[in-house]
Amino acid sequence: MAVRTAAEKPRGAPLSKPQIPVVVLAGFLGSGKTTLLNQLLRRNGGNRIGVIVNDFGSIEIDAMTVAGQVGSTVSLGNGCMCCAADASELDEYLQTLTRPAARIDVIVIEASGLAEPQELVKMLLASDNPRIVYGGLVEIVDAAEFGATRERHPEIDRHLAIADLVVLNKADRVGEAALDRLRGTLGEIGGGTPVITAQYGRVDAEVLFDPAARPEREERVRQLSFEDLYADEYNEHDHADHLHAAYESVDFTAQEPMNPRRLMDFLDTRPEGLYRIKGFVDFGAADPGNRYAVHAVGRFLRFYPEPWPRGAQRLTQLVLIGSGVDAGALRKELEACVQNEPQDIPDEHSMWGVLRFVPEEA
Ligand SMILES: Nc1nc2c(ncn2[C@@H]2O[C@H](COP(=O)(O)OP(=O)(O)OP(=O)(O)O)[C@@H](O)[C@H]2O)c(=O)[nH]1
Repeated sequence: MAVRTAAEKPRGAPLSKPQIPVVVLAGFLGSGKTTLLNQLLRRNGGNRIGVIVNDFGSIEIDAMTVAGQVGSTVSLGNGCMCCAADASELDEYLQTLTRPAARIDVIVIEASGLAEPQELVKMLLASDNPRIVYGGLVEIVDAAEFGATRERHPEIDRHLAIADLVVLNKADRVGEAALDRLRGTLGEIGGGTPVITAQYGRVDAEVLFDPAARPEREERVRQLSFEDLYADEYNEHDHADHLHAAYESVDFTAQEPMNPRRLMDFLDTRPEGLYRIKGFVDFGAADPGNRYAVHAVGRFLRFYPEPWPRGAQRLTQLVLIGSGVDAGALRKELEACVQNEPQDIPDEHSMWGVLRFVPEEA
């Protein structure tokens, strides 16, 4: 059995703003939301995950070794917290989970099977909690039941159309040909929303959020954890290559500044299947004082300007994560955004496109 070390953890460029992504898990009754959530809690990439359950009782608290309970929140043995909420209490729970003392890295909301996910998303986007950032709407679909569910609940098309990522779960219950057809149908309904195929909700946590950014204390000299054991057992017996085939991660670094207009053209027409973008952008002379942290999930895009740290190398570093994306083509498109001709020198309006995506408080 191989023991993984912190050094082997997947790389990422964590945003410097201490904002906590809030991911919404939605899907019809029995599609596998709780299974996926339990899976994320077990293979959490070192993150402390705060969980908000939209309908009390749906989470298998028994299965997760409850360690202690404080008020309406529950501390779980593996460093997760969980609380039950109805929609009106959402802000209050977000407040609780985003207190610095809770040290939560990611919040996952499991929407009840019948919830209208767009209402939750609207509430999140409208929240004035400065510590959170929208982390995407993940719609889970039962591969075996999709046809029947769609007949009974045509509104599923609406849910799929606004999802940022679709997880086609229960892939073990249908054949390859049926899976292909389903992917096609889901792609059409979602207008190019990335679709990841899964069994028992096994989705690599890195697709949904960054690996934990606190290596010092907890990762450097740590004992083999339950998560490591579980991951190794899973790798040996379940052929984790299924997981890794489900998405592609592309790293991009540029030494020269990016042209703001061309980068915005790229982002405005970002290819189907691209689910997340994170990292830092150097716009050179267009804003010499700041680098721009970028965070995109699905159609949601934000830039956060911040002064260059003293001594930092002026680089653009991006990580793009998607399903069915062409890594080579993405890299080429990004390379074409690099400012390398004298006529590229940005004019005074060139940053307008970028500034549309800077939140007011940034
Ligand atoms: N065969 C198979 N069964 C699965 C898979 N994923 C989940 N299940 C089973 O499907 C059932 C429903 O899964 P849940 O995770 O409870 O689904 P849910 O969406 O949370 O359900 P509600 O809370 O009722 O909305 C459970 O018995 C799971 O074990 C899968 O990929 N394949």
